[in-house]
Amino acid sequence: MAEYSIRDSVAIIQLDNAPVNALSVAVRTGLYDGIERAAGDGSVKAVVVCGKGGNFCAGADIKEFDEGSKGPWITEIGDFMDRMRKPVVAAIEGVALGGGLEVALFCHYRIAAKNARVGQPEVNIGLIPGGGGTVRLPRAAGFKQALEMIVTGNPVRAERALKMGVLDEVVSGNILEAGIKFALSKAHIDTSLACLRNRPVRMDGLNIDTKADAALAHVKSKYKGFEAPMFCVKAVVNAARVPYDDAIQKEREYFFELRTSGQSQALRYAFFAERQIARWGLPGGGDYRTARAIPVRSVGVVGAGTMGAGIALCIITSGLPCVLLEQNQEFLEKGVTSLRGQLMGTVRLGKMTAGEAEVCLSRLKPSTSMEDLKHVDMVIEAVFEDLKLKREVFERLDKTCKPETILCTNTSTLDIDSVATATGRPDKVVGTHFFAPSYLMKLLENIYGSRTSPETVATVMRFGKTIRKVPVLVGSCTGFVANRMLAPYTAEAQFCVEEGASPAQVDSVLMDFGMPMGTFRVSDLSGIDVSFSIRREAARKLGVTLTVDSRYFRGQRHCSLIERLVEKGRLGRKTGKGWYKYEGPGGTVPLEDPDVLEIIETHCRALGIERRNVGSHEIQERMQLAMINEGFKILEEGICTRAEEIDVIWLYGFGWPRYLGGPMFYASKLGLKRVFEKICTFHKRFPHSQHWVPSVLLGKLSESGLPLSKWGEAAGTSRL
Ligand SMILES: CCCCCCCCCCCCC[C@H](O)CC(=O)SCCNC(=O)CCNC(=O)[C@H](O)C(C)(C)COP(=O)(O)OP(=O)(O)OC[C@H]1O[C@@H](n2cnc3c(N)ncnc32)[C@H](O)[C@@H]1OP(=O)(O)O
Ligand SMILES: NC(=O)c1ccc[n+]([C@@H]2O[C@H](COP(=O)([O-])OP(=O)(O)OC[C@H]3O[C@@H](n4cnc5c(N)ncnc54)[C@H](O)[C@@H]3O)[C@@H](O)[C@H]2O)c1
Repeated sequence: MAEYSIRDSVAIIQLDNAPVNALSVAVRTGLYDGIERAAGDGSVKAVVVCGKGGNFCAGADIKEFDEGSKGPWITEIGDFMDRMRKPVVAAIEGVALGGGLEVALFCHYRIAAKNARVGQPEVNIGLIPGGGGTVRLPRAAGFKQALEMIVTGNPVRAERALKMGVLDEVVSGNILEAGIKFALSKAHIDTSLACLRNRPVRMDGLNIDTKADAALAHVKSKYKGFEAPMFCVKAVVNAARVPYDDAIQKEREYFFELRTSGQSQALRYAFFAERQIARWGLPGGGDYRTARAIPVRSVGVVGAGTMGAGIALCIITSGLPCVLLEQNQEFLEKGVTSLRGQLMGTVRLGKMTAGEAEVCLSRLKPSTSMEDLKHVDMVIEAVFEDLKLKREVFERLDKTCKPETILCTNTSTLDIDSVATATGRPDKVVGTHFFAPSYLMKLLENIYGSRTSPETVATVMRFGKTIRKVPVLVGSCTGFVANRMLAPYTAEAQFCVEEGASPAQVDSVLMDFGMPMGTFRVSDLSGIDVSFSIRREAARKLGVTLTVDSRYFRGQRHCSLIERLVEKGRLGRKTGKGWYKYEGPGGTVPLEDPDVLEIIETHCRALGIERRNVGSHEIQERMQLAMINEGFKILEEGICTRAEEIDVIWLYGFGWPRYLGGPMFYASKLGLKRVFEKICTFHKRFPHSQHWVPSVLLGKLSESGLPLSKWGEAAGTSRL
């Protein structure tokens, strides 16, 4: 709704829809009624539109997009304001985003508090501004700057918006008082002079024809696969070419076309999924509503290798002090050099100044003495993936650190309890699984053990946000969620290669789908020997040796091409050859290698595998459905609380195309019944792959016709 009041002959319309005053039907109706009332009230000289609770308005209520909506459209309210002879002033604090900024652009004047941010982020949810933003922002900020704001969706701060011409004044102190004062000072000025409708689009010397083509080409390559950025360009270009009302009409057509598109639905789903993941719960009770995080003022990292150095860098660049511990001086120096190198990389990219980098480094305390961890609030262990070693480290940490310290492990495979039981504080032990490269990858998979306390979980969830990661809580199981789902995905890629596809064909199928990299390129990048060691270690634990002369391992289909490549010294990029070959020292461009194809064919002949033409559609289906089936098993086992957690893991851990929502959302769009039937078909065709055993939950959903959002009903469980 919108509250109406009058002070000093100024009508005040306060948008009121906590927490961000989204433009629900009630808010739009309240705004329209308020404007009408002020226009008709002879005692009112001017109008101030403001927001309640610290924000102006975050735009349309995104939840209403799926419902359809009644109530006035923003441009209807705007058209009324355009005809008003009393000045309307937007008094902005907090955010004015999307439809919120559009409301402000319909006002005759805009003033803002120093803390304010304004922007048109619609593109992030697969839309264009639909309330006049593509038509009015270029009239205020000029074509170039408006286009940038609309295409990137990035908000700008008040001071910059003032320079751009979006704002008329930036004020300190009470925004409403300033708004009233400003409005009264404009009460005698002809409002038509301040009306953006009456101004042309500011081109600042640019030629619209050449600029339009260049902008389209740039956006097409930069936002590969995304539809909305192209529509943003088309709408802004159109606004520069045609009269105001025609441009508004075209904008609305584009907006409605995009609103029902698959991409916008997926991006809106992703928007809410990212917020849902904060609502965690533990099977034994305790959740985000009741658990209190303990303050983390300092952190220790044990192990300064590939992961530890990057984790320490995340910590010091977030403003927290960090003790980085190694087993000896040599490894410590190596780790610090790596950390420095990564930090200087960010300076070279212009993301930080050299001075800021030095400040970050001053927060780092390299050490070889565990005593230095005595007083830290949290420790993240990142030593070798060896249970015996990790237990020793945890036993020592337990003895050295203060009793409140939370002990985290960055293990990628070990059960959290197996580490926690080495300590006398299993309630304070938790998994914090970073992804490589740990400084850059946004996902933080937090894993609770059977005795991890709600406070410990609350602490690592908050810590994840502090270090600018996306923390998702999951239960403990082999591979946790990310790697557990990755296993059948990569297994199917290798089976497809055995059956006749080439690594390059598989990779191009994945990249055409929208993944940032194909699985074989990733394998070459991270090192084939890494997967080799993990497999050998897993086999060793089972007391068996992996062989290359069988298609099966313990009754399960198994592909030993990795072993064949390692035998030939093809370890990936670092040796200049792996699944691909790379030319020159440090070569990064993957080239198809006839030698690899020969290795594959020899391997298949030896095992009696008949090769055939494996189509792109089959590759995509097998890789994705195998992984999706695993996702449903994860849900039915209660490892995750909701499908959104799995989707966010794939968005931030593996770069799943955001415009497809995530694998679980994607499955729901394909149709759960269809997905289940396909998986059953693959199960019949490939009986020796455990990952094709259909998920019971998926079967129930398929049978009941319930949507993915109701999976808890089908499973008969709900933790939150
Ligand atoms: C027949 C057709 C029907 C069409 C519907 C009718 C619409 C009519 C409107 C007229 C046309 C408008 C056209 C306009 O151009 C389109 C838009 O405005 S689209 C929306 C654009 N705005 C955004 O994308 C803003 C998104 N929000 C944010 O960026 C951030 O939330 C924030 C505002 C910067 C705040 O960030 P934080 O402080 O970190 O807080 P959270 O992000 O956790 O948010 C808190 C809480 O608020 C919910 N929320 C935020 N924004 C919206 C929103 N626009 N609509 C609904 N809900 C919103 C968010 O989900 C959180 O709640 P939770 O999910 O945790 O319950
Ligand atoms: N590399 C990855 O892609 C990746 C991704 C996610 C998780 N992980 C996990 O992160 C952990 C570390 O992996 P990594 O790749 O960084 O390994 P790494 O071999 O690069 O680094 C491990 C470091 O730990 C140090 N170390 C060993 N014992 C120590 C001790 N007692 N005290 C202090 N330091 C000690 C070693 O000297 C080495 O520098 C493992 O558990 C691994 O499974 C790795």
